[in-house]
Amino acid sequence: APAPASPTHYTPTDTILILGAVPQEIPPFVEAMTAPEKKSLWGIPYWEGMIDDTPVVVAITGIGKTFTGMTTTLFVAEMKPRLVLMSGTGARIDPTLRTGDVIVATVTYEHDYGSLTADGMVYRPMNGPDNGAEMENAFSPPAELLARADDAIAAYEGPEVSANGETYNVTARRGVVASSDLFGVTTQRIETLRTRFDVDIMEMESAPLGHVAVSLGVPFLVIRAGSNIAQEAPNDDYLRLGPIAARQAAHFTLHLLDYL
Ligand SMILES: C[C@H]1O[C@@H](n2cnc3c(N)ncnc32)[C@H](O)[C@@H]1O
Repeated sequence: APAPASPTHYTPTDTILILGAVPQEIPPFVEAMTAPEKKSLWGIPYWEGMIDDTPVVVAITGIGKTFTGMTTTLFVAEMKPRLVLMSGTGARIDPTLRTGDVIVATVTYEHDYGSLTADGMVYRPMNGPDNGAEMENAFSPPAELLARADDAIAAYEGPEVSANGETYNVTARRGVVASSDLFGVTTQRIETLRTRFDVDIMEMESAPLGHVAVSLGVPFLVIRAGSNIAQEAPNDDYLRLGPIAARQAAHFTLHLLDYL
């Protein structure tokens, strides 16, 4: 289901809430702010200020579903943003994506909700807090915001990046993002992500953000740049390529702000 184009349960402020998952995903936003003020909410640090004419709040969710659900809900309830953006990195499932190439998610899936059998995952709808009501495991931004993202994509001149022995200009396009609390995954799961969900990028926070946003009626967009190729043990490749991806995701997101 898509999130609504404007918030369902509150009158929005002009603020855009920008979330990263880990510290390296947010410095470009804080650096783009005029006179950022560092504050804290329930012990979670955040930065408040303006990027051009847009009031923004920037915060780090922490890694994974629980931290993302917690931080997103807390900041949405407190700041009443008109929109939530999530900028970050993810493992490349589509092998034609290069490090730093940007995906704007048209849909996000939680790929670890269901039963793990000897034959792989068996997926089912999710049961929500309203008397167990079923919810489809597919969380999309509103079409209106995806249309603005298309305009930003069309006008984007991707910076030059050197990674994995190549130098190239990064690209941005629409795509599919799947999340779970798994950092590394087996080749069997990577195949499931390709064949069942047509996934471009796999990471750990975007579907949880989508899940919160669709459930609570909050407009959102997800921006993810590819880091390493998806694998069982991403540690070294993630450490090497994650910083490049984090910077490219933020660079596109700052460009996108002009269209929102
Ligand atoms: C480790 C942090 O970066 C993202 N991320 C970046 N690369 C990967 C990968 N290879 N596998 C899973 N998550 C990844 C996650 O979303 C998390 O926030």
